Amino acid sequence: MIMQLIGLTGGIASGKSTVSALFTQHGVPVIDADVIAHRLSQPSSPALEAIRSTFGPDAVDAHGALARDWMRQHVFGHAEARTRLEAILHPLILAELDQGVAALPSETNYALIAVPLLFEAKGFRERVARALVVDCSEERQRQRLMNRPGMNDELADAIIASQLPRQTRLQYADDIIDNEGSLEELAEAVALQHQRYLTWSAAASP
Ligand SMILES: CC(C)(COP(=O)(O)OP(=O)(O)OC[C@H]1O[C@@H](n2cnc3c(N)ncnc32)[C@H](O)[C@@H]1O)[C@@H](O)C(=O)NCCC(=O)NCCS
Ligand SMILES: Nc1ncnc2c1ncn2[C@@H]1O[C@H](COP(=O)(O)OP(=O)(O)OP(=O)(O)O)[C@@H](O)[C@H]1O
Repeated sequence: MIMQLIGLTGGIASGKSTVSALFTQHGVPVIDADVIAHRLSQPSSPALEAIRSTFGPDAVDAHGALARDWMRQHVFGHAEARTRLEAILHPLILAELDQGVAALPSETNYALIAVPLLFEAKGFRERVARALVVDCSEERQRQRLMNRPGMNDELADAIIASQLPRQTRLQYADDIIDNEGSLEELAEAVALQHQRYLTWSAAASP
C-alpha cells in the first residue's frame, strides 16, 4: 500500500479545522501546519531567536514565546514583514510536516496535510497528490471570522487580502468541500469525500 497525501486548504475561517476534525473521526490522520506553526512559536523553538533578531524584542513576550498579537498587527497588511516571518517559519514547518508523514502508520491509505497557504507558499503543493479546498462565500467567511476574539474589519480585510482570492483557489482545487451550510451538511460532505478518497487511494496503489 502506497500512502497518498491530500492537501487540505481554504481561506481563513473557511472551516479547515472543522473539516480536519471530521476526517479524523473517520480515522484519517491529519497533520496540521497551523498546529506546527503554533508549536514553533513556543519558547524552546529554534525559530524564536531568528524572530527576535529579525523583528526586535517586541516580537517575543515575557515568557519567551512569540508575541502573537504584536506579530498579527505587524505582518497582515505589511507584505514585506510577512515574507520575513514566513522565510523563518516555512522551512521549519515543511521539515516537521515531513517528519509527521514519515511517522504515520504504514497501513495508512491516505492522510491529510492541512495547510492554509497550500497554493501561496513554496514547497507545500508539490508534497501532495491532490488539493482539497474548503469553500464558502466571502460573506460567510467574514461572519465566522468576526466571531473571533480581537478581530476587527481592518484586520479581517488585511488577512483576506494576504491570501489567494476565492476564485483562484477554486481554480487550483482538485476537490472542493462546500461549507456554506450547516455542520450536519458539512459532515455529510466529508463522509462522501472520504469514501471517494478511499476508492481513489486503493486504485492509486499497485
Ligand atoms: C502571524 C501569526 C503570529 C498570527 O497568529 P494567529 O494566532 O492570529 O493566527 P494562526 O497562526 O492561528 O493562523 C490562523 C490563520 O491565519 C492565516 N495565516 C496564518 N499565517 C498566514 C500568512 N503568513 N499569510 C496569510 N494568512 C496566514 C491562516 O488562514 C491561518 O489558518 C501566525 O499566523 C503566524 O505565525 N503566521 C506565519 C506562519 C504561517 O505562514 N502559517 C501558515 C502555515 S502554512
Ligand atoms: N458549517 C458550519 N456551521 C457553523 N459554524 C461553522 C461551520 N464551519 C465552521 N464553523 C465555525 O466557523 C469558525 C471557523 O471555522 P474553523 O476554525 O474550522 O476554520 P479554519 O479555516 O480552520 O480557520 P483558520 O483559517 O483560522 O485556521 C469556527 O468557529 C467554527 O466552529
